Amino acid sequence: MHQRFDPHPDKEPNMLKENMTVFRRMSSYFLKESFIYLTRGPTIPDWNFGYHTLINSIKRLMISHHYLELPDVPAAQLRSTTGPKLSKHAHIVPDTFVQRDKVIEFFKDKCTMVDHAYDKVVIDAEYLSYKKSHKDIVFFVHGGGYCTGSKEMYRKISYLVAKHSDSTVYALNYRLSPQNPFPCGLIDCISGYQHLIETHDHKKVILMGDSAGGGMVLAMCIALREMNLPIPGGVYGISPWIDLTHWFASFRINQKTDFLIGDTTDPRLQGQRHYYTGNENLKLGYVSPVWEENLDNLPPMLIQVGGAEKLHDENIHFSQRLINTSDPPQELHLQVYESHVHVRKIAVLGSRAVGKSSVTVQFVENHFAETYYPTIENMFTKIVKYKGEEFAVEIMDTAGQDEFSILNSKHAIGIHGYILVYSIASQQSFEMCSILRDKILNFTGMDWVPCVLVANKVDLHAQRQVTTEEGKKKALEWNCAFIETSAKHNQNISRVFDQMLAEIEKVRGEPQAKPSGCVIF
Ligand SMILES: Nc1nc2c(ncn2[C@@H]2O[C@H](COP(=O)(O)OP(=O)(O)OP(=O)(O)O)[C@@H](O)[C@H]2O)c(=O)[nH]1
Repeated sequence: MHQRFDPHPDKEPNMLKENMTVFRRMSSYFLKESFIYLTRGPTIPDWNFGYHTLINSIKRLMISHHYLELPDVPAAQLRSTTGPKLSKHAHIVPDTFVQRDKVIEFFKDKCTMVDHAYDKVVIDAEYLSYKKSHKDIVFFVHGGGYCTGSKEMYRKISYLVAKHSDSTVYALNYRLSPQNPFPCGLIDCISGYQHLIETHDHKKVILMGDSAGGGMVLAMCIALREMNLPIPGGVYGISPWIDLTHWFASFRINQKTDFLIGDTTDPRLQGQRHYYTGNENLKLGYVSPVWEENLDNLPPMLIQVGGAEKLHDENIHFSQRLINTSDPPQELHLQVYESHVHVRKIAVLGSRAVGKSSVTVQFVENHFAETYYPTIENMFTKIVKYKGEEFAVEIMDTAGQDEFSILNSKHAIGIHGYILVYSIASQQSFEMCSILRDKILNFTGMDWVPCVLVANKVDLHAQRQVTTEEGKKKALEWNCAFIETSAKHNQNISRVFDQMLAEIEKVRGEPQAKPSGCVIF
């Protein structure tokens, strides 16, 4: 006998009572946020009253749930067992399936398996269509940070997807964490897909998901490819959560504008990703697709993300990597709904003691220190206005490199631009810049990256070993900007960062050579 998967293992929640609690809370948050809007204005200038109060009220609600103790989490999962009322034209056909052994076997060698991953459970699934059923199927995977949500809760969305895409939506209740951590949910989704393609042409199936559901469908594609199973006809990710390490800058910088929680500096807010899995799995492609090394042979994709979202950068980076793989998707559409603050992440690299920290500190904090303290690694943030647009610039000041140091992946992944610094008083530090640039190109697989070559310590005239012409010539060869600076005398320091933004914006302005069919908006 197989065990049936019950989304409410302990007790069926009283939905009316739960909904009333949420309604009461939301009303009080709404009033508070209306007051804030009227007295202090919106969080960012282009948000209107409705958007400001909605986003911030949701954020308050999510924070209140996040501070719950672990045993209270299931009760707060907001699972609706009945689902919203649908139009009389909507048809729901229930279905069930049992997990497949092959999927469990596959994950056994790939990650740390929790006991529940071996459970053979019966999963509830359903087909939802508008008026009549179709051959085209959208396999919809709901979001909710892998620990909340259900197909019932998302029925209204499934219904709209079915209606507007003229297809049938297939949805299932995959197991949720913390009771059933990774890879339980992924095993359920892949088994659900296998179950689906027993009766449907896999090329007619589109995987679709929002947030964690978006991350799940991309993780599914990677696993399906590894398992040599038929790949779906396409993938549609709405703000997919594809980096559970929270590495990318927008995760911190867009804290103010996004209701998603999980601030890396606050251990109490780390919960969601750790409900799903432990640190040892966070960088697996099946958990964080953005860290997957092999992105070849994935299906055509549409990815949508907002400019003020925490998940913005990981999706930009993922898309950039996708188009640079040896076998990119036939089509890739990245749609960014720009908002206000733009994030640019910059790495400052160069030999030891050339003045990387001094240039950065002079720019961010407006002072200069004569004493030399070798840097391990430092992060600085500053809001910079460039051509009328505001940019949150995140600057990574790195430890001095030599030709034997290995380029850290952190200095190449998710970086928008590089400042390569040498000292005019050191020929060796000038040569080091070429070595570093080669390493960056190698690591990123690009033949050009936004770069500014900085000749620092120009106040040390008497000790000059590298001429201005040599620096200019190198920059011309690399098609990048070149500036001579003195961090000591604050000479040309802000120009370095202006030039860096200009180089980064070049990428936005000029279309790069891309495989046919790839479009970046
Ligand atoms: N004369 C002069 N000295 C500078 C200038 N910039 C930095 N220095 C000095 O050079 C030394 C090294 O500066 P840092 O900024 O720590 O150099 P760094 O490249 O960050 O060093 P690491 O982190 O060890 O790689 C310090 O003693 C600074 O005071 C400059 O423009 N002119």
